[in-house]
Amino acid sequence: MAEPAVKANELVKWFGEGEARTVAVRGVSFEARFGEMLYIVGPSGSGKTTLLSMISGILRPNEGTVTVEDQDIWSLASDQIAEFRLNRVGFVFQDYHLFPRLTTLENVAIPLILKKRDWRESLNTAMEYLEIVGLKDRAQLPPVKLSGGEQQRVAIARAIAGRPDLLIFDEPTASLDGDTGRKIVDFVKNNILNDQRCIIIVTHDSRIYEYSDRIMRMEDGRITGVEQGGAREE
Ligand SMILES: Nc1ncnc2c1ncn2[C@@H]1O[C@H](COP(=O)(O)OP(=O)(O)OP(=O)(O)O)[C@@H](O)[C@H]1O
Repeated sequence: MAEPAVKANELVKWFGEGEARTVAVRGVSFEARFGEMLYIVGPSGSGKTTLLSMISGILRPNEGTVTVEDQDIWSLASDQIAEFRLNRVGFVFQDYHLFPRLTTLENVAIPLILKKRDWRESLNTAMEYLEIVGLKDRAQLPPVKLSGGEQQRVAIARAIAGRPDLLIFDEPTASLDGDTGRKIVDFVKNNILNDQRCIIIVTHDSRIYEYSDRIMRMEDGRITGVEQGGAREE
């Protein structure tokens, strides 16, 4: 049995106060292991994005702890949390989070440049990842010139270019056609996932369920079940 990469313990998150309070996550505990693709599924508003944000160092929980490889991340100082996000986590969000004033290539190179790698080497590596997601010919364009699906592929290239050990994807294939979505997840599964990495994917896209190792279901801020995914044995 692989070691856990992420341990969430009794996480609670609410937004607003008094009558306006919404409790998004109501005491969630789970483990995600190295070497697995864990999917989190559930209806809209069930707390999936809020949970991802807490385990990836973006959103501080009101209660509970998140341990990533024996490090209680929310006990760290804020600059250490920022460092954790930069060095250990790759993100792909529903709305891409690309920088509009940078080229597509520079967007993919950002995590490498922030890690103080050489500028030219970063751009070369970024180009390799753009090629992998089929967008080498868009390298010099700003993201606004790309379709939604293409922007999502840029976000995926950026997340994997830094080769982080924890990859967090929030609806990564929502605006991709079936073939492109499967191709990208297939690539991530076969080339990025390894025994030192853990990939957590929130998705409604049943076309990519076959790549999951486990599927965790959420409803109304709680986990309602965990089942084996559709991943085929090697
Ligand atoms: N910043 C916020 N301020 C107020 N309420 C919020 C905020 N973020 C989330 N919520 C509320 O928390 C609940 C859970 O939202 P969350 O986005 O985590 O769900 P989700 O399962 O990811 O939904 P979706 O599948 O639509 O992305 C919802 O009721 C949502 O309205």
